Amino acid sequence: MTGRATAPAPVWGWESAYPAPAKLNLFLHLVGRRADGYHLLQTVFRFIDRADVLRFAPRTDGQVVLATPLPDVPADTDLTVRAARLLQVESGTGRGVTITLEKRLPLGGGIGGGSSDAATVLLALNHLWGLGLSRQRLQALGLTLGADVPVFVYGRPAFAGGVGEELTPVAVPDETYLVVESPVAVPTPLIFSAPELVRDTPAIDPAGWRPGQGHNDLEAVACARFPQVAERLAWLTGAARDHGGGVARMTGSGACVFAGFSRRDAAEQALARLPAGWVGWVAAGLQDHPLRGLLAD
Ligand SMILES: C[C@@](CO)(OP(=O)(O)O)[C@H](O)COP(=O)(O)OP(=O)(O)OC[C@H]1O[C@@H](n2ccc(N)nc2=O)[C@H](O)[C@@H]1O
Ligand SMILES: Nc1ncnc2c1ncn2[C@@H]1O[C@H](COP(=O)(O)OP(=O)(O)O)[C@@H](O)[C@H]1O
Repeated sequence: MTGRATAPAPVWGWESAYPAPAKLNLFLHLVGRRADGYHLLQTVFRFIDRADVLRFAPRTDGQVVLATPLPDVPADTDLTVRAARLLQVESGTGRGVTITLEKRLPLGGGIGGGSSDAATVLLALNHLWGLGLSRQRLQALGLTLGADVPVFVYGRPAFAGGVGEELTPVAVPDETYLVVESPVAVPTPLIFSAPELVRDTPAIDPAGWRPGQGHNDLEAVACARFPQVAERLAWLTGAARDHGGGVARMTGSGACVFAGFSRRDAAEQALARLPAGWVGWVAAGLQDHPLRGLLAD
């Protein structure tokens, strides 16, 4: 027989390490506002291969315990704990779990770390507790935790409308990204509530979107309020231009900025020029969420 051997599908058990990958918003337009104040947006989400890592151990006492609480986030409000408790209520299961979270993604970075952690808990515990909830049901549950959670359950690069929950598949290139963190956590509600925010960008046809198209309406506000973000965006704009990369943009409501490169070595050369004391890294764009295979549909 000829052809490439396919890698065996991973077996996900209690002993496995479950990734929660970061997302980038390749563009983000605000196209209106709902009656409850939430913003209607259009964005393209894609996952990258930089991730938090979660581990799970079964408990027979029905408790949900986070063994590794984050500084400044009370365990009861951590999105991992909230996701596990939501699944308990939804399914009526008496099972419990101890969660261990290895945090690698910056908080308030616009790369969806908390939302991705929550989605990984929904996907992993649905599987480990044998609950049999559908992807669609898990997406709906995820939306009650945050606007960014459904796309991580959906598990594919997506063009999103609504508040980020109306998802359609989209083709994205195999690219490598140089991501630069900022030494600030940008509070999402602060940016969305800014009076100067542009909220009336004309909607585009999802089928007509092409990689590189669009901008981030939240960028100007975040850069004005957080000069560290503006400084990093300006640096990345120059570094990407010098090394053959694409346009530098902010992701989500900040504080991370990113630029895409068709060649990984070019992204690494740009990273090598990062000013001393700054934090940046190179990550590959993913076509699928690594846990997508946990559900059949
Ligand atoms: C901007 C985006 C883009 O992907 O990402 P992040 O920068 O947070 O990663 C998201 O829309 C963020 O989603 P998420 O972080 O889940 O936000 P949520 O917890 O649901 O909302 C936080 C607050 O932001 C405001 N908000 C959020 C989403 C939205 N479409 N309109 C809003 O006005 C609301 O004031 C809300 O109370
Ligand atoms: N497991 C978690 N990881 C990160 N943040 C969390 C988590 N649980 C709750 N949070 C809260 O959610 C906020 C937003 O976190 P995060 O999703 O990382 O940023 P962003 O929405 O900018 O991508 C944090 O500042 C923190 O207060």
